[in-house]
Amino acid sequence: MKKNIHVVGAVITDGEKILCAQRGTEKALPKLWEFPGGKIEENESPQEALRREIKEEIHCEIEIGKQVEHTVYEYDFGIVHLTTFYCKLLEGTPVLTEHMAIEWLKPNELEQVEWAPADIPAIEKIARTFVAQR
Ligand SMILES: Nc1nc2c([nH]c(=O)n2[C@H]2C[C@H](O)[C@@H](COP(=O)(O)OP(=O)(O)OP(=O)(O)O)O2)c(=O)[nH]1
Repeated sequence: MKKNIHVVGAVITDGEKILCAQRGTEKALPKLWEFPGGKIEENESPQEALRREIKEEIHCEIEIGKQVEHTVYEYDFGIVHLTTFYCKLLEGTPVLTEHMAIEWLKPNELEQVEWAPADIPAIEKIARTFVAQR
């Protein structure tokens, strides 16, 4: 049976822009785009996991807001349960550690990069939400 992998992702916004990250070539899902974040460890809440991962990965402190989306996607290596949250930066400037690129994209640019499949529902929702706010 495939393993269940519980993952959190931060949709960090600054005005109209959204922080997006490209996975490295050595990893599963090479070069695909995702939201910074990672696996929830035992005894951690999703928010605690997200705060820890963001500190480790991009060296920033965040404020975590509303949930964007929850998606379950079956990859060949396991079943990813991805929960994304809108976040704001409280402290720090994002730096590259694990990713091959990080970029602030506008809502209409989100669909121009190739996302990890589990992220597609969140991307569609974010794009719709930003258009509706205009
Ligand atoms: N952080 C993050 N992971 C995502 C997203 N979408 C998605 O399918 N994933 C997958 C990729 C990974 O299999 C898993 C996240 O775990 P991770 O970031 O700790 O795993 P990883 O593959 O980079 O590293 P490893 O520790 O397994 O070697 O969830 C997303 O938007 N953000």
